[in-house]
Amino acid sequence: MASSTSSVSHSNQPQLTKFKIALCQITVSLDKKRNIDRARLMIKDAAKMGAKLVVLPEMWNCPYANENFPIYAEDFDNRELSPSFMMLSEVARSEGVTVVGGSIPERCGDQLYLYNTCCVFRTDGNLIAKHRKIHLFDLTGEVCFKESDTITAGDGPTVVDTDVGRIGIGICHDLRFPELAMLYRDRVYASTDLIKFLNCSHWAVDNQLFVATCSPARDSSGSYMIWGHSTLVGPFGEVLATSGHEETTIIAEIDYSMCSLRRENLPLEKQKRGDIYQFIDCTNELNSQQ
Ligand SMILES: O=C(O)CCC(=O)C(=O)O
Repeated sequence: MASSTSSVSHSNQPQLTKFKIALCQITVSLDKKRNIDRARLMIKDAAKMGAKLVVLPEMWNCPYANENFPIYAEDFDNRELSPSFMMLSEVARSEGVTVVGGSIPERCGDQLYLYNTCCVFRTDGNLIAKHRKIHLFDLTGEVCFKESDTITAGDGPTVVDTDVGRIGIGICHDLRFPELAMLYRDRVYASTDLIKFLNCSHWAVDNQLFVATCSPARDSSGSYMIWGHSTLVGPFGEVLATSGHEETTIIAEIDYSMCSLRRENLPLEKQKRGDIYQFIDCTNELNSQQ
């Protein structure tokens, strides 16, 4: 798939409206092969437990650090040299599950650019969407980190139609921005994550949708503390499932009829006042009244 951004693909399968989702909170080590083997096993186990949609975390094949990204990066156009990509495609097909493949560093052909990229695979193993992290994590203060030192930002949101419905994709810092959640309103919002924060509940309740966030297991030895606590939130802001910080797989149920019910009971789309959400400068009017 050439494009880095919005992608909608149509499957021939009837879409499921009630299904199990798995959030694989994997421990990421320095050993890339071990990470790939571990992710494969966790996806297979999740499928055995009945999951139809499996989500992996941000940078699951590579400890999250600028110096690692170029070393662990893969070129998806050169599949023999892309073991993480190939594993995800194979396991999606062998297990018949939709895989939101977390993210891995992507090297783009001969170019020097690296992206933080999430690949989505259909149940036949085909790649159906590729989301490149839009909002890079540049942070100063007590903790300093500059993702933009090595990673280039993607240039658009990603929405993909799968056997388990329409999914909007975000990668970690993407989740801070409400504009994305609003765009993904008619969908499940799946975010691969390093840090779980309250936004997922806000976006779920504000937009009446399911928000799933998947983090790696905590690693306090790394330069940047990973938080864990992968979570699924329902359209009423209810936490449907969450984890601690250790390696684990969360299995929970998504039922789209809950979105319809919430939207029927509380029709925010109809109630919102798009006509008035702007400041009007009344200075002249007030001055003339004095
Ligand atoms: O936005 C945050 O608080 C965390 C973001 C982050 O860790 C990331 O984007 O990798």
